[in-house]
Amino acid sequence: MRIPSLLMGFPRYFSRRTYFMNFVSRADFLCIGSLASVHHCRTEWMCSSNGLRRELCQQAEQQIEGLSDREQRLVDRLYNGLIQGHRACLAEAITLVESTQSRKKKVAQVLLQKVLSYHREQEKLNQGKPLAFRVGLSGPPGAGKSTFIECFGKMLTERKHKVSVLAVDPSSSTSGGSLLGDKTRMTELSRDMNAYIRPSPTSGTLGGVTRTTNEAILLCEGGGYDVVLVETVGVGQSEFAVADMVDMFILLLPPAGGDELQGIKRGIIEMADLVAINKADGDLVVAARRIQAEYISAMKLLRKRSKVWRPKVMRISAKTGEGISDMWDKMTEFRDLMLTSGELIAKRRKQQKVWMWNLIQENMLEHFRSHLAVKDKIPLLEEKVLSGVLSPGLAADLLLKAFKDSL
Ligand SMILES: Nc1nc2c(ncn2[C@@H]2O[C@H](COP(=O)(O)OP(=O)(O)OP(=O)(O)O)[C@@H](O)[C@H]2O)c(=O)[nH]1
Repeated sequence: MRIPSLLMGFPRYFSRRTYFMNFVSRADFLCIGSLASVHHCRTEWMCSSNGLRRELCQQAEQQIEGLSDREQRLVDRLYNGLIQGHRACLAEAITLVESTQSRKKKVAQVLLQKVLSYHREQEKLNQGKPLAFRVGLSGPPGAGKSTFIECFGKMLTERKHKVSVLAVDPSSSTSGGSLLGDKTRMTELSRDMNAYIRPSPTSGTLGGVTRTTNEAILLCEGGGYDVVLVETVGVGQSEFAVADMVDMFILLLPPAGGDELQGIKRGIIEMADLVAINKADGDLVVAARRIQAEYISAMKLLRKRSKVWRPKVMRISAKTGEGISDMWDKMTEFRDLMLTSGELIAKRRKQQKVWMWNLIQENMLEHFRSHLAVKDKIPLLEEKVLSGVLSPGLAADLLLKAFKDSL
């Protein structure tokens, strides 16, 4: 990669610049908030790959140079604390990426870049293998997710793993949040020094929450957590969002069928790499066996998603701990097979692309809504659509035209 001569002339910034350029040249994906913004999408980027890289370097540079000394000190403190495994720094870093304040968002992106770069170095030392196993966990309310995480997490920390648990719950902005609930539900794990539990952000859209969860995953990995569990607390689309950000997606079901599982969307079963029928203890063992058999037959009919893995259906009891160790064995088998076949890396790459487009979509929409050319027209046109005076298509065309004409 060619180093822009402009950047070579400033020794004061050289180490930071070199670091950034190294990072940019090796990055498969750059996660810079402002890069996703339309303002920065210049057409000449597409003309040549060298030009594009140079431009990206400069953009990345601008990000770091734009920070005040105080902000830079904050980034350094959080970064150093994070990679040394300080939980307080990890918590503060996640709060920073969750911030909606534009200044803090910028600081968060610089921190994230540093963590990403560290990450890549560590992965290189690890022969290109991912540092952490990202696991998604979903299931209807009452399936026993928190009881499972408590039991599973404790088993892993006893085996010297470091576990972090992140929750995705866009509904928590309206329902008051899962914060208290999670804290009281996983009492022992939350006291474990090798575990870190982060409740869902208490506000935000699904897009916003998944963005910060994706970033929180990277921060947890930078903090040395080798198993990152992402739990969906909300129902609906959040399960799909989680399946899109993890290596392995697990569906936890109670030993019940039909009506009781109506909250579970059909499509989500197709996303599962492993279905765990929980509560297979006491009087519920028979029901658990029956449900397991039903799912085994149903899942045989599903489209094959991997060349090396067929989804498994297991019986476990989060209460007694039975089957949890076997389940971990299956999970590591999955990870190893996916890794050696190259499917895991391909999946992660695909997820990065999805993530990039989600960010663009989100930023573009925000930009559109707040743009002077359309901002005032939106309520008026919405009202006309609601009252049936205008068709949604025509209203959308009018707004898009006003937006395009202003560019
Ligand atoms: N018998 C039995 N009960 C269990 C098991 N796991 C969880 N439970 C019970 O099921 C109930 C729900 O468990 P939670 O862990 O709170 O379930 P959850 O999926 O986190 O539920 P939400 O908080 O509603 O999302 C509790 O009363 C648990 O004690 C199990 O393995 N066996």
